[in-house]
Amino acid sequence: MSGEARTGGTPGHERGQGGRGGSGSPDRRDAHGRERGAARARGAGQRSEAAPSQRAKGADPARNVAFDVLQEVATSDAYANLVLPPLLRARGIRGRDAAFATELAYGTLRLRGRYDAIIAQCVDRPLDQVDPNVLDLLRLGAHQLLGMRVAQHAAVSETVGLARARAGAGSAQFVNAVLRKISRSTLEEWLEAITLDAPDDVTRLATTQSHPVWIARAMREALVGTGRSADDLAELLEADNTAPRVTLVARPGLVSRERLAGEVAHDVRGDATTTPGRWTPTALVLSGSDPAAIPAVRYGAAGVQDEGSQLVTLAFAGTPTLPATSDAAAGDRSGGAANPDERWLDLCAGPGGKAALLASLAGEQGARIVANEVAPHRARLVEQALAAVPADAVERVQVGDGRQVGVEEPGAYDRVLVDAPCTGLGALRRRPESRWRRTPGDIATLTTLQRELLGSALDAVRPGGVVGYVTCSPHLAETQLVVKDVLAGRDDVEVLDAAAAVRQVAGDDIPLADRTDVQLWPHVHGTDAMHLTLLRRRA
Ligand SMILES: C[S@@+](CC[C@H](N)C(=O)[O-])C[C@H]1O[C@@H](n2cnc3c(N)ncnc32)[C@H](O)[C@@H]1O
Repeated sequence: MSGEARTGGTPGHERGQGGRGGSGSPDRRDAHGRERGAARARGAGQRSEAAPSQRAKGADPARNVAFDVLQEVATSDAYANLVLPPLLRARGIRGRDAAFATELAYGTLRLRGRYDAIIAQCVDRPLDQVDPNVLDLLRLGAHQLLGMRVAQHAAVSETVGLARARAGAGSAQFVNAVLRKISRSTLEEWLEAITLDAPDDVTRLATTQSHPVWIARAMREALVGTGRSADDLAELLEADNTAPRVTLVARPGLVSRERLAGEVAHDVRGDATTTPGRWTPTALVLSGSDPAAIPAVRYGAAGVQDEGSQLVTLAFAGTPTLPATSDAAAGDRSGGAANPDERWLDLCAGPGGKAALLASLAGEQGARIVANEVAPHRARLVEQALAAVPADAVERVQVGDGRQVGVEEPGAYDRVLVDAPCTGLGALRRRPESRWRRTPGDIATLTTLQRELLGSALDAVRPGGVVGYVTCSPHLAETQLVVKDVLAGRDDVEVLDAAAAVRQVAGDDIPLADRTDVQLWPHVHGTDAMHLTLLRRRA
């Protein structure tokens, strides 16, 4: 049962059809929000008496695929960014239609909290009593109306058509009534309406910027705890709702950034462009092209990698080890003691982005890496990621629990990277659904594992060797508190200046707090919110 649309109680004033200012989806779309000329060829919008699955084929393909993604995410715990691309390929949806479907699916997932608060004001029952499929259809309609430049009548009628095809005539009527109600107010009016009763600023921002309140609170604490202002919160949450740019990594020694840019210019069809990354010599920002079309990406000399990930990896790899002698500990670093830097460990390597960058750097320096990963299928992805790296730069890819490495191979490595399993709260931009899946309960489980992995890494590195602790979460429990807890139990570790190491790579202009650890932010650096702590085993 899909529920009834509530009547009356519209926030703000009513507006006419053209009042939202959108001439609809951009110029090249017709009144139905479809690409001009293409709709008839695809038979979009036609209805038949066939079975629902057959009828669905007649609905707008882009909206259909977005609905399928939402269903997969809801019912199979799938990741939208893994589900959508193969669906688009399988259905031959390309170009602007693919971009439309992507924005519709990802935007709806990201802004679900905002839209649910709006929808809740338009129906006469709690949302958990609305049929989940119908709720997804309403969210898709709300995003077209309030988050995309789709003309009102197209947003409503196409979504109602989708509802008829996928959920039946009764649901379509309900969807029609609710979407018409939503369309009578602007986004600004709705944002005001849904926050009238907000008890505090964080709850208000969490609602308008579509984050669970506990995450908004954790972000605020992380901002303050890493030397930024609580006033950043609005900007940060807004940045989480903005799709990240596609950034490539040119793996050193395998392909130069210039060569990679040349490949995009010469080998990729269409209007692809590149610009150098802001902080690293390896990053290249790509627009207008599918990375898989680039030869260097296909053979593994380059990859897709957030620039924050590149930056922390380069800073870690560039931090010198010390000779393992007591002379060195006393400051005499020229005592002739051996200072090998040739055996590197990536303790949590899957799917292999950082391992591939590390291995390419290792290859240039005559070092080699061991890539460890607990999940066999992710270890296979690491092997694929390392495909283009010279064989002598990779000792092995192994499947194993990183917590055992310190016991099994004490002091065996010159440097160890712990890119710890974490909540991923720093990468909400690229994982549209993840904010709704995470719970505060995840923190306790993950921080126990993080402490054990970091302890193991410190045991596995030799005296004088370097350990990098990285998370793609800014949550203080996963970053500063893990490091503090682990260091409280040992006296053989010194904390290094990670900020200085990052500046060595990114230059002095990179805005960093006056701290030894580093926290990157989407709204400041344009990267995922990566954390880096650098440690050294006392020599
Ligand atoms: C944040 S991801 C690493 C990302 C990777 N460094 C990259 O850049 O592609 C964390 C990884 O740790 C793995 N992991 C989880 N528990 C582990 C354990 N006990 N030992 C080793 N790896 C573990 C997860 O399977 C996951 O692949």
